[in-house]
Amino acid sequence: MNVSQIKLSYDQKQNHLDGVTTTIEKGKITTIIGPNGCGKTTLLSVISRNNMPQQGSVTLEQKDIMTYKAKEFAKKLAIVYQQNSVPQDITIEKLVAYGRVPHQQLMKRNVEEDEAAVNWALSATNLTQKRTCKLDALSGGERQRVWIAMALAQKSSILCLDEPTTYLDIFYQIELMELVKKLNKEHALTIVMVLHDINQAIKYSDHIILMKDGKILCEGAPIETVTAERMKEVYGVEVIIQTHESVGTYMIPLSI
Ligand SMILES: Nc1ncnc2c1ncn2[C@@H]1O[C@H](COP(=O)(O)OP(=O)(O)OP(=O)(O)O)[C@@H](O)[C@H]1O
Repeated sequence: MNVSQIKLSYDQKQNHLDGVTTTIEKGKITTIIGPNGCGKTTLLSVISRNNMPQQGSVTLEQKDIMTYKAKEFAKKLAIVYQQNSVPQDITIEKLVAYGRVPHQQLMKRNVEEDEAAVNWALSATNLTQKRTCKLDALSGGERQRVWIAMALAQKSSILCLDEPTTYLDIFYQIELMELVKKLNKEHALTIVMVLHDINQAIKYSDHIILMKDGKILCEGAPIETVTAERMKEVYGVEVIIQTHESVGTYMIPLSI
């Protein structure tokens, strides 16, 4: 996916995305990081066609994403938002089955294919045992997996996640990041996500995009992108970055 010279302004005064150009590599985990309000979610919304930029383009498989029909695009890319609202009394399997809508035509439905996709999505997210439960009977971590399962049932090759670990305790955060890694490694999904936790970004990403004020400040492999100087410049925080042979590279925030 090629993102080229994107400019987007919500108010016609300030560019909330200001000339953003990058390439999202197929089969890799790309994470967008940066301070509050720098444009991370806006960039994700442009990539996922939920916001139309005033300038620039995004191409996928050599085609401008705006030229895809809605259902066609949904088969290529699925997005999980930070907050989702649905009636609580719907069963998990019914909810996940909504992910199949892009594959269904008015008079023609492949029931077996739909069932297989839902079963796969439930199993990949470890929700098979919970399929007949209602959403309100699930924990926060399980609910987040339901949204991912719904996106997986879409059977798209790109999965976008907006701050997937927000509101989760540390156990469910790790569980979710491990799920993301598994989906990437075992099912060859291209992942594009927004994270606030820099250590999670370092640990789980192939590629990090560091944003500031609507621009990409730098991007690359985690250890090349997350440096003490840049964390000071972007977040205004003094940090130490260390590498331990069994833990890998990690960051310790010290002071502001
Ligand atoms: N729908 C909107 N209408 C007007 N302004 C918006 C809208 N959405 C976002 N903005 C503004 O655009 C800027 C970028 O917002 P965005 O949500 O992309 O940032 P972010 O980096 O994801 O922030 P956060 O880390 O706080 O989620 C912010 O200044 C925000 O107030």
